[in-house]
Amino acid sequence: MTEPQNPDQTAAPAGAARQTKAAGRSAALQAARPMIECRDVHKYYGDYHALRGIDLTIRAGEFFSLLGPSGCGKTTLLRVIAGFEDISSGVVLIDGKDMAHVPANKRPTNMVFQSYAIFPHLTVAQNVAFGLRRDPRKRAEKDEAVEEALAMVGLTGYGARAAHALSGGQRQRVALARALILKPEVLLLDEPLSALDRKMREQMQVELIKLQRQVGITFVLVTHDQEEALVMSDRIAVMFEGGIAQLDEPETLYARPKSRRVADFIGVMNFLSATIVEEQGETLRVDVEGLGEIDIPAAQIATKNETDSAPMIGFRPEAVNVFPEGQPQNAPRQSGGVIDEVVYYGDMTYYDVRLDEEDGTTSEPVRISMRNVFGRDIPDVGARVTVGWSPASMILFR
Ligand SMILES: Nc1ncnc2c1ncn2[C@@H]1O[C@H](COP(=O)(O)OP(=O)(O)OP(=O)(O)O)[C@@H](O)[C@H]1O
Repeated sequence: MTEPQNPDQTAAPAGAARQTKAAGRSAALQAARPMIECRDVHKYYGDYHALRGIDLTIRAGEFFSLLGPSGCGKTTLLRVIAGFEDISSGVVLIDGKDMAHVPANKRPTNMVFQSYAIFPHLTVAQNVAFGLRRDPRKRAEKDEAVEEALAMVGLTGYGARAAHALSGGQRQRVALARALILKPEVLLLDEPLSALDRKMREQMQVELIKLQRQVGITFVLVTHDQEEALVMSDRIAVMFEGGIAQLDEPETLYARPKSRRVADFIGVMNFLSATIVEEQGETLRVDVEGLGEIDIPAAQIATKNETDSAPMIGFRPEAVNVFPEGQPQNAPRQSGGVIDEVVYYGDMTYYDVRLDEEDGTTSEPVRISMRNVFGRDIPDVGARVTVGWSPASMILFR
């Protein structure tokens, strides 16, 4: 017998993940039938209001993520969908059917947990077959189903192995195979990768995307890891305190956060205080510390600014460039500043820059990221620099 390939080492690098986003996928998903619908779902644990009016529709075949900080209610929502928790009010529909009196084991869902929950004293095949223990099919048919499920997760040839001898990544694959063998309509994944080290997690992210595309069923993932959600999901619901703050595709969430809190939670965003100078129809003219006056069109205005009542301008670290002072650069607008901190990451460098203000003071440091290029000098702390930027990459939080 040939030694099976180690599936931990066959995955593509995580960077390839976004490439699996097939053209037209988002339009196809929009046309797909609703698989999970929550209508004004509330959940109380005693006096504690854990879900506060959840409204969402997850479409058939979608890879959907619930993202938010610890305690925001994402696991509660997943358990509500699975039928492990009753709701206090509202409606949950799965594939068009009201789930009010449908117990967990009668729902077309299956759950994969953070802890692998596999039986170490059983073989890989026995673990996977566990999902079929109530299945009336003949042994040979079940063995075939086990082989099929193992092939799906890249574990062909691993059936006879003892489960305790597997790596973390392989155990999670066994847990996935055990869930998939039941052919659920919806797979619910509660932080399935959080116990893995970073490299393995990135590999498994790509594997999970491929698997989801291959089997075509709806995946609902709970994660507190924004990068994981951005890489894997067709759409993401960002949750805070039992409510959905924004539900969008990853690109929209990152480029057009609707509130300052979402912007803060997803990646890094710089904030500079702004004063509204003039309203010209839909466009606002603002005066921004360190940047001067900018015209902001309606599309770049976020209406919610929960953490501060004063208007703020936000931009991503990669939306601006930093160069040694006097070096010509190709940017619509330029501001002067001084380097406060340099953080070197190999492929890129983060610069914290204080921007010059008209009154001779400087702004709070803003974080700017630049991809490193061989032969280009990295300015030192204290160096005078020119920051090149464009009004098009600025968002106003009112
Ligand atoms: N069985 C329970 N009884 C009482 N309170 C609960 C129960 N389960 C969860 N909670 C509370 O409800 C809130 C939401 O919990 P939930 O587990 O859904 O959060 P989460 O976003 O998944 O967080 P984490 O990532 O830490 O698991 C928390 O404040 C939690 O303490």
